[in-house]
Amino acid sequence: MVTGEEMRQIDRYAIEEIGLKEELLMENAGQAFVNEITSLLDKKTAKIAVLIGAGNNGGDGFVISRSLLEKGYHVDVWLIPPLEKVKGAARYHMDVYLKSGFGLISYHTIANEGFMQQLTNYSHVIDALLGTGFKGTLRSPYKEIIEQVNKSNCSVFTVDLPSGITADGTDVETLMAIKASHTISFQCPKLSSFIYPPREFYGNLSIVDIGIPKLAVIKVSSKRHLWTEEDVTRTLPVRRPSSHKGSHGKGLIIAGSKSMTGAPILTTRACHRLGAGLVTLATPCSAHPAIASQLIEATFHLCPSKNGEIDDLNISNDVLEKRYDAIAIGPGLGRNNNGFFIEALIKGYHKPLIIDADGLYYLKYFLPGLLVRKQVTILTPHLGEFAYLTNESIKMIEKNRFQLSKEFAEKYGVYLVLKGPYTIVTTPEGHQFINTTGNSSLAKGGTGDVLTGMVLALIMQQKDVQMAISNATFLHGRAADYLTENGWNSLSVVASDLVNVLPQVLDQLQNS
Ligand SMILES: NC(=O)C1=CN([C@@H]2O[C@H](COP(=O)(O)OP(=O)(O)OC[C@H]3O[C@@H](n4cnc5c(N)ncnc54)[C@H](OP(=O)(O)O)[C@@H]3O)[C@@H](O)[C@H]2O)[C@@H](O)CC1
Ligand SMILES: Nc1ncnc2c1ncn2[C@@H]1O[C@H](COP(=O)(O)OP(=O)(O)O)[C@@H](O)[C@H]1O
Ligand SMILES: [K+]
Repeated sequence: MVTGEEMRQIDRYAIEEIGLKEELLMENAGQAFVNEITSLLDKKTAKIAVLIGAGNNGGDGFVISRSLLEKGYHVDVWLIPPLEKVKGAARYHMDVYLKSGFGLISYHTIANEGFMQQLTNYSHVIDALLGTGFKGTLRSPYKEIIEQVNKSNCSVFTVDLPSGITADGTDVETLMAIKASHTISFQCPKLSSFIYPPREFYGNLSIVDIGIPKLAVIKVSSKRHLWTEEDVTRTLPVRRPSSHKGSHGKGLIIAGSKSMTGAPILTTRACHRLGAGLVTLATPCSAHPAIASQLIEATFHLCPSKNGEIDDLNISNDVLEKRYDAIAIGPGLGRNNNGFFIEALIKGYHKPLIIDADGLYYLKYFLPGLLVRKQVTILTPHLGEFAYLTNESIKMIEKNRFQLSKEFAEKYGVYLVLKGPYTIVTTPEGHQFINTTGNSSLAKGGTGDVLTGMVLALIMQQKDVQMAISNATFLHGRAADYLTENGWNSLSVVASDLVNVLPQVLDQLQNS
């Protein structure tokens, strides 16, 4: 997953160091694009306008136009800049296109009025206006053209990325871009396809291979990766026939309060459902009766209660360490007490620690403790919690999710799970793994509590912490996808549904 600059470096390496010709990569890009879209076009009825800009994105547009015309599609090619502005590999492909006997309409000579009139004749637009070279805000005439296309009824296929969107997803506030129904991106997904609101302009996204050697991508290692289904099936823990409950982890969940009894239930159930051997819930004694009636499999550690919340854990770090392999703290904890026990855990519990929800609220006061902590720490904030932890605005975080979460994880030496659509898991070394499962049915109270239980379950069952977290995040989103694909309306999915369908989701994965 790359920024615009990283993509340029990859292209440059492939061209200058490996010796692939730019014209060849452009030919591959155009042909790969055509292969991807022809099944979506009816040759008899589709009337296609290819809009071509001055750069290499426009060059791809010439290859696409030539290929579609050779195959017998109805295509009009609109060259937006004056002919002489087209240079380099794009020029080469423009010449090949023209010498193949095909013509073009010069927007430059017809101007916007003519373009507007003709746009109504087309069923499809192929947007080869601007690609990774776009910067700043849209200039004339691209701005007017894009406005017209967005107002039209045409389906838009975009080349590499929607014109008007930067590859890095910056300039979110001034966003004005072509609204695509499909985007076909070349070789590597661009960062902005995983950031909202730019993602909304992409429509359906496909990534196609254009023949850039893997070495070029490795050389420009971006430290950002998608965590795919293949990764999950390759790395999910397998239960040995000889195993016993102790082999699958003894976990402690510190959660719940008198006014939030659901959160600890969801976390504990999710932890059990994902294979944890033994799960104990530490909860205030005032909330215990309501919670215990809903949890048959768990054991309990009752804590003194103040204001309906845990006042003290009433157990030493030594004992915690002997009894439990990992701890998750936070769901439904409340914010009325002082949270000092979180500081004690950060400093004195020398095993993996997950901090979520209200635990993160308290953590803000104890952040320096993370700088000295040597053991695995996992934080699972949503955007609002991360904004609170970093003193940034939510807008700022949204715009710079990748950069800010990387800085934070590296600074404090933690695994940071920045939740939301396309949850990012960042390791203390700054490697980022992006989750693509899940949908807006998850935007509902309690779903984060489920994730925390799932993360706890998997970090106790597999050694590699990033894999465990990414797998939990993938399965959590997949549970939501399973529900909406199997008859649940996305409005009515609730957090406990996710826990209930985990067996089917796991089954589907293990038998795929
Ligand atoms: N390199 C390779 O090997 C391969 C690259 N490939 C393809 O190349 C694409 C990248 O091509 P690229 O770098 O030429 O840039 P591109 O996006 O076409 O735009 C440049 C033009 O946009 C203009 N422009 C900029 N900002 C603007 C604004 N705000 N408003 C208006 N105009 C603006 C800018 O004008 P200027 O600022 O220079 O005056 C210039 O004319 C990439 O996305 C992929 O599709 C594939 O073929 C595979 C092989
Ligand atoms: N629109 C969305 N698309 C995909 N996943 C989402 C979306 N909205 C929320 N989620 C996921 O749902 C979960 C919500 O967590 P959180 O906000 O902590 O909920 P809560 O604290 O109420 O349990 C996270 O895992 C997040 O990634
Ligand atoms: K484009």
